[in-house]
Amino acid sequence: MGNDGMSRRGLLGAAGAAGLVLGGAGGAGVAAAVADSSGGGPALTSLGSTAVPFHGARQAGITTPPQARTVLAAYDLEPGADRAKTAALLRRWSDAAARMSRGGRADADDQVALDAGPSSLTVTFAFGSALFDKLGMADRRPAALQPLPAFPGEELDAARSDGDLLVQVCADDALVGFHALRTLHKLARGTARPRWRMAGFARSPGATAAPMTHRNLMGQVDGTKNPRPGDADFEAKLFIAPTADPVWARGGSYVVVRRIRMLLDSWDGLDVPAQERVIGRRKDTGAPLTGGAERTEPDYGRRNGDGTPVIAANAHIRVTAPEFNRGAAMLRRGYSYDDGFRPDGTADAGLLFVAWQADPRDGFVPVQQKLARGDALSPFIRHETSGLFVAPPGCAPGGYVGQGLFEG
Ligand SMILES: C=CC1=C(C)c2cc3[nH]c(cc4nc(cc5[nH]c(cc1n2)c(C)c5CCC(=O)O)C(CCC(=O)O)=C4C)c(C)c3C=C
Ligand SMILES: [Fe+2]
Repeated sequence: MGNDGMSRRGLLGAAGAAGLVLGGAGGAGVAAAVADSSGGGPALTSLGSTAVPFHGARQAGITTPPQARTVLAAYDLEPGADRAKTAALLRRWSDAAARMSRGGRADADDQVALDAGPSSLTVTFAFGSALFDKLGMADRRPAALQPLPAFPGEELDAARSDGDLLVQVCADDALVGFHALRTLHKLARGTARPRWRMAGFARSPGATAAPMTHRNLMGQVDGTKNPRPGDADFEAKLFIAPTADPVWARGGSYVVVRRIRMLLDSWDGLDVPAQERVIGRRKDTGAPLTGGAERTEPDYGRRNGDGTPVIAANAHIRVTAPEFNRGAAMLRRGYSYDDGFRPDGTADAGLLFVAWQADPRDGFVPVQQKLARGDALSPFIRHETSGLFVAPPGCAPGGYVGQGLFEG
């Protein structure tokens, strides 16, 4: 293992010169930008030098404002991996993630990200249901971590679904993200082997005149009605309750990962008004079809002159809104993906849907059941992969993610 003191570009040595503290989304999302005063070259931009702390009560990468890139990877335990080996892997992974998140080096030889700062790197770890069986810990599996039910219309690829361990790497720089996952990958050898990997992207910081809500590959403003840190029940919607069982999972969160291909040629065949009726929002501003701006509340009761609802009965926002789903809510933190062309020449592109919630039985599951039954968007998308994982709470320096499960 390398020496954390050998930080990239002397970045950590300059931590005392920290200037800017960016407003994060929740405890783990507070990021600090540090200036390079090593004299070894021009200072990093604030983009490169921004660091998101790995340690904390919550894991980073959940409420952290989305970075420009993600790499999601699932691993399965090797046949001989027992509890001790798995716990040791999580300690190695946590140590490496903490170092890299600070801009330090987690390995001696890999210089892929040598010139870059931490670039808001976050690494988030989560466990799949099968891990508990393989380790003889079925009695410690949370009741909510059941395989997701089959949904009408999905065409799932089992090889790219599920997994014992999920690693979510996010960063504002693709090289930093690659290096982080490559480092974790090497540390897994002998204990876990890769099952699947998916890469995604969002808008790069600075690409728009002002920060704005993400736009997906269908061109829609996507993410408007996510739970927000200021909401009274923000924590309760996202994080496992402090009274829930098992104790080790308290303060953690469940994440649903679905690779959803967009049928872009069919979508492009609709004119813009028709596309807007599918969602229930304007394509240019993201405002609801009942008027106002992006953040204006939709008026679901408003009707056209002919008596039909302005926001159609099967419009995506009406079908998914918490007010029509017994309050079911989730934090959607997805990324676009572009994997080239399919054999028939159509785009292999869409949404890496990543949704965090306190309990999938009150979040993703009922909403997806309803969507699959009659959503106007469903004819234009295909769910191709699926996974449900539980992310343990965060850890303090010296500890590791999942310690409560293995040592509690
Ligand atoms: C099961 C949950 C959901 C899936 C799957 C899903 C897929 C999906 N969504 C879009 C585009 C948009 N979704 C929007 C809102 C929205 N979507 C969900 C849930 C799922 N979406 C929720 C809970 C909401 C918020 C509802 C509300 O309270 O109004 C929007 C509107 C803008 C926004 O609020 O984000 C868009 C656009 C795509 C393209 C997609 C699959 C590829
Ligand atoms: Fe949606």
